Amino acid sequence: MFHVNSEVGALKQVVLHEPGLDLERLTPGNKDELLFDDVVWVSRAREEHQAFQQLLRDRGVTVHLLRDLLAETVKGEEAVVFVLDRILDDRQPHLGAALGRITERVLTAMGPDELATHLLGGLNKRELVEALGERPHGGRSLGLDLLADDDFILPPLPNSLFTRDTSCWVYDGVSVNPMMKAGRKRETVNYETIYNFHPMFAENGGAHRWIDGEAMAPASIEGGDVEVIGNGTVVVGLGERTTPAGVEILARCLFQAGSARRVIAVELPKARALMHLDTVMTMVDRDAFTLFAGLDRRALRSWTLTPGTGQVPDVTENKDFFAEIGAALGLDTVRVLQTEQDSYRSEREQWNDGCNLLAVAPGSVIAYEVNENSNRMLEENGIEVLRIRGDQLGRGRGGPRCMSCPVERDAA
Ligand SMILES: NC(=O)NCCC[C@H](N)C(=O)O
Repeated sequence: MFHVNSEVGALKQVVLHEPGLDLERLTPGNKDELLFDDVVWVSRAREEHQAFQQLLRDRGVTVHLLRDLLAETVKGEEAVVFVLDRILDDRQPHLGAALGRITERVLTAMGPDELATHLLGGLNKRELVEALGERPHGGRSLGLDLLADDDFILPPLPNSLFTRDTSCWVYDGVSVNPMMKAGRKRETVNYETIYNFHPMFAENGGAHRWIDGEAMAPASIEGGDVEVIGNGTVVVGLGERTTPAGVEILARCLFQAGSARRVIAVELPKARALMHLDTVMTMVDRDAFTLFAGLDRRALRSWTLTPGTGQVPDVTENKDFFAEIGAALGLDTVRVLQTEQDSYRSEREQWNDGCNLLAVAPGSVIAYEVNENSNRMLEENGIEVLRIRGDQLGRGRGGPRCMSCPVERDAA
């Protein structure tokens, strides 16, 4: 049932995360570590997100919310044991075995909704102590004694907003991604739990698991770097977040199953503003891609991986990245849409996710309204642009593509 056969074919089902407790705990003091550029006006962010959800529903897309999926998943005891086992690792420096066991007792006693909220939004000492109440909790813990009331036992996961990155569907399987940055690693466990135990996925026996979460670390791969362009081809960005090992593992699994024939890896500058491939390039039509004007399309280094013999894919360096994409798609030419604008404007619009577009159908994309120039350029090239507000949502440096994990999409 679940499959993603392209970047631009009709979008049928998607996983999104509506801002919640996770974003309410973002402060000037923790925002850098948590990969945000500013704190967020959460109620407005929620409104912006609800408008995004509604636009998708109006276009016939079924929207699944991450918190609901997680709450439904942790109704099952096995799922609770699985997730707590992984997040309450006694070796975590601030935790230790004693606090780990106390936290386990508190979280196990919660109902599924409350547990899902804290798995996403984190848990601080005050909440733990309140939940313990008068109940005996099996002695003192060094970890607990050393924490201040507002210190986190489980830090919040505000980047859960960017559902694209932590798991991504590639043809007939899903990659549950080991993440590069410490502030996002626990997100992976939430997805492993959902994909292992939620009835909607667990009963979907046919889907492959290309990459199986943290077990693959320290190799890392993030969904913002993975674009399923169709015709048995996947394009992967190699930049700040995705490593050569991550690309090779994904390619090997796809080739072994016969689900893809070719993976094109493209080198990206290692910079925060360009952290994923989809911050500089997204597919907007069967033959068209946007590309950040600050990148020279001819200078992009890329390699094509094809099935080799044994475990190791064959790797060939390409002369021209977009020519290789065109050949893979069976097209004579590929349209590379770059905004003609001065460098100030192009950098400002890229920073605000002007290249980060979510296609709902070929030639029809969702974009942040703030990127006036980029959006106008797309329309001049025949692309329908469905504008959403993202003043608050964009503060974590992610746009409509980053905020969506398609689980069902047709071929283009
Ligand atoms: N695909 C994307 O580019 N996702 C945006 C991720 C932003 C998030 N604050 C991060 O740094 O990981």
